[in-house]
Amino acid sequence: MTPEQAKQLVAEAAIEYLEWDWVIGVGTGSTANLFIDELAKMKANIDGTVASSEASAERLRAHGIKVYELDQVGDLPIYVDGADEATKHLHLIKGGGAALTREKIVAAASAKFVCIADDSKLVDTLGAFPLPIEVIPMAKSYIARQLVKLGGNPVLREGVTTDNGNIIIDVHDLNIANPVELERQINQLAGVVTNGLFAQRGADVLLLGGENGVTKMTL
Ligand SMILES: O=C(CO)[C@H](O)[C@H](O)COP(=O)(O)O
Repeated sequence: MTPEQAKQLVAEAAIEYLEWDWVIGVGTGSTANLFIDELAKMKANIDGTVASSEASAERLRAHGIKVYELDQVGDLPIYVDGADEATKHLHLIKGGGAALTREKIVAAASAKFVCIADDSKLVDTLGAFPLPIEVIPMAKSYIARQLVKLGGNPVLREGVTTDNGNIIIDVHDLNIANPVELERQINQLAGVVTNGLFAQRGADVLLLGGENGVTKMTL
């Protein structure tokens, strides 16, 4: 089975979590895109969506699916999104698509976060995937120095500006023994908008696609 086929399996499985007339929080990336395509098949049954990126909003609108601003709808019943890495504790690294801040906001505003991924994303310890951090541009060098003090190797993601007008620093070689604490520590640095650790608020359900179909993980 290819990773694409595994992603398709979980995109379809996530549809089972939706209920009639809901406004759905929708993530960003190739797996979220497959979920959007599945959502299009049942768009008459939902009220609309809140998107975690301009790219997802565009894809949703292209399917004729209504996209609300988060402020228009308040809290959401569900958020569906992919991840770059996930653990059995349902801690995640996200932000490979540079949408981490809006993803974290929509996840925070949602009662349930259903994370969908192919099973290659499941790891014992987070950190092989460089940790994305959204940073206010003027803080770039300051933040880079602080990240080196934390044991990381920060690399500017060249040519990328987030939907919020900021830059992304990817941090390699971090020791992420305690994801909740590291998420808190990095978010306290002046100039950090947010980092791609979803640990304090991880996923509530993790659906992994692979050779044996869909595996569901919860805490
Ligand atoms: O966090 C994200 C975007 O910011 C994505 O969810 C993450 O990068 C996974 O992407 P894909 O589904 O393409 O593997």
